[in-house]
Amino acid sequence: MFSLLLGVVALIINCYPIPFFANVQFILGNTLTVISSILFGPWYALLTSILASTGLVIVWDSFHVYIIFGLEALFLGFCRRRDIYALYGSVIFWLVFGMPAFYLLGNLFFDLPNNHLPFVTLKQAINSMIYTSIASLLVLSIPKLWRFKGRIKDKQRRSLSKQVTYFITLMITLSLLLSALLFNFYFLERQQQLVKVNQNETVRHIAYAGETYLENHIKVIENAAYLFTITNDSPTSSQAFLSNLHRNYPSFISMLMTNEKGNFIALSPLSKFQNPDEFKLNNNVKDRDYFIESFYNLRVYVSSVFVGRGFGNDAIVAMSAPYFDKTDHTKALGIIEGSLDLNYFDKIDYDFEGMRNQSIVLTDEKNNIIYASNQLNLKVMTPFHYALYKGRYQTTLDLININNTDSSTPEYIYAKSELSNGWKLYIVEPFTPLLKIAENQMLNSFAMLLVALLLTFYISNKISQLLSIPLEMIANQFSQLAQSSTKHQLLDDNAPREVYSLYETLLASKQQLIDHQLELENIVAIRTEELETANTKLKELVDRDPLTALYNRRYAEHKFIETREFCLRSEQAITVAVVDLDFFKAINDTYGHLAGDECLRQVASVLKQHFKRDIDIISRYGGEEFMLILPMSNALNIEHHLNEFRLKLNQILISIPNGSQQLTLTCSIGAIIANANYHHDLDRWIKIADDNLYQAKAQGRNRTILTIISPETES
Ligand SMILES: Nc1nc2c(ncn2[C@@H]2O[C@H](COP(=O)(O)OP(=O)(O)OP(=O)(O)O)[C@@H](O)[C@H]2O)c(=O)[nH]1
Repeated sequence: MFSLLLGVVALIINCYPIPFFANVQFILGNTLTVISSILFGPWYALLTSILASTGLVIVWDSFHVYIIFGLEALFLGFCRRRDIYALYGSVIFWLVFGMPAFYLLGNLFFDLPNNHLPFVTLKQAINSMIYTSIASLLVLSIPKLWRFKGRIKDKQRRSLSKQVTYFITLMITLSLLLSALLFNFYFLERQQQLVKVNQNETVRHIAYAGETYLENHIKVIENAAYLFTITNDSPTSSQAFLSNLHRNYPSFISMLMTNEKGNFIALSPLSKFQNPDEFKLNNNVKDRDYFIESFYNLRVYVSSVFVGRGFGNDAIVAMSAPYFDKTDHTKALGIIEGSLDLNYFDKIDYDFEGMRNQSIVLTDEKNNIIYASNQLNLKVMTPFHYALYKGRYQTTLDLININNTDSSTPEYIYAKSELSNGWKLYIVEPFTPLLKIAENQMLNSFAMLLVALLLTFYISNKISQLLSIPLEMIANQFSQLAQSSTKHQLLDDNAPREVYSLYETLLASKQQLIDHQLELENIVAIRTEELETANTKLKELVDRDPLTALYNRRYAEHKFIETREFCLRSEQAITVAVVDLDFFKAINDTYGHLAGDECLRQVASVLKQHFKRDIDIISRYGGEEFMLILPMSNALNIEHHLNEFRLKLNQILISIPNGSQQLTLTCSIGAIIANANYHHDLDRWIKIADDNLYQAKAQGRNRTILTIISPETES
């Protein structure tokens, strides 16, 4: 939808191309086609381009624009999809496809001189650079455009270096192109002004020279008639007078004098006549305009231009004046006539023709050509046909076509002046050389521009690297959090101050970060250690009985599995014994619970002293009951060992807390010794030990009853 809108605006803009010089125009509507290709890719760009080209078709009336600009839009759109910047895409397009295609189409369809076509083609490429640069700059500088919904996203994030290079290249391209165009425009304006001034001066000078030439010669005839009037002695002196006069004024092709009847009395040059006397007798001019006008109307007469008879095919004018009786200046006696050679203009023409490439056309009051420079190939005394040029070429000069009045290409620049006698003088010079100057001028400046652009690209790339390389190095270095090596090796002196200060700041932050990290690691290590200690303590607390600090029943049961596994491997025997204090209730009742507790602690202490192997598991089984798990026991002496404990306990005197009495304790022990493979379930072992304990109690207490389970018994 947006590309459609862009297309409509482009159509309107393209209806008004910017005139530059001659048939060179610049179009800006295609800027929107490029924007469409950058934002939405090839197909939308094609849509915009079709609309934009329609604007051009309206103005230029040539349908080829659909092909050229359509292809351009597609190409730029596909470049966009491959992350190629529009300006680079445009340069590639015009070099590879655009210019050859434009030239080909131009050759086939354009109404242009062939030698002008390369220039128009190049102009089109330059035009494209301009609108592509404008479009790219617009997209870059109007955030609303590059945030446009649905626009094509870059496939890869572009590097800073590429972005900066492109931005600078764009700006320089645009400013160079515009300044080159402006420079050329003003240069051409000046050039046209010079041509105009020069032509106007020339036409004025030649018109003045022509008028003077005519007036001088009229004066010559007038003066000669007067002189002859006052000096006329005899009819025979007239020939000498005329020959003398003609010698002094050779611009007259021929001169003659007549009497009152129109008969010749003198002729010049006599060399032209084989028999002058006979000619004089046989010829008469009384019917000629110049005789009638001068003799009868008594005035100086200048004829229209005509081609002289008998004196070649040159255009001439006849100038005549009457001469009078010496004593009566109202009585005409005859006329003096001179036929003025108009080839005089040829001499003037010759003087400046080589220098200025200018030609002259002189017409009489009836628009017949009196004189035309040779290179124009125009016939003297034929009507001067020409058409004022009203075609499309943009120029401040006045243009005419002489050879092909219907051509859309102008032929000549001209200036015109009218002489006082109604003659018209035209100065014409071909238009093509001026066009050539314009072309050369533009070609030269664009060649320079191309060099400047390449340099710009190179320099902007270097400039952007000045920023991007150190930044990239910094990024690389800081990507690893390890302690940095030496900062001075990383950035050289060319790195910009801002980047260097950023680097130093980052370096300081990184150091702080590392210090902080070390500090944290230390704290964590300490905390972990404390936690581990606390954990161990907690575990101890969980596994132990708080009163006696012996293992508790849960721990003993759990440890039994592990112990049994171990003994299984070496086929060792395990003793499980339950130790129960005798008449403990009575102690509690008699001496109090604190005394009972003290007794329990003392029992635990004796147990630990007596069963002192690391592998022995001594636990408080409940109340005043203790359970012993004694791995790797020997069936031969375990009963003795248990009894030893029983006797040792009995020998201990336990002091009552806060009391002066001391008491002794006895205990009963029920036990079982069996090979580890006897049973995996501890309860089975305890059951037998408990049964034995029960019997020991029943048999009077303070004794040990042991069951030895041998492999035979088991089976
Ligand atoms: N002070 C103290 N007494 C306890 C503790 N645990 C259990 N007892 C007491 O131990 C006594 C055990 O009594 P009985 O089971 O009757 O056994 P006995 O009095 O020792 O008699 P026999 O075992 O038959 O010799 C009970 O009165 C319990 O209250 C303890 O942690 N501290």
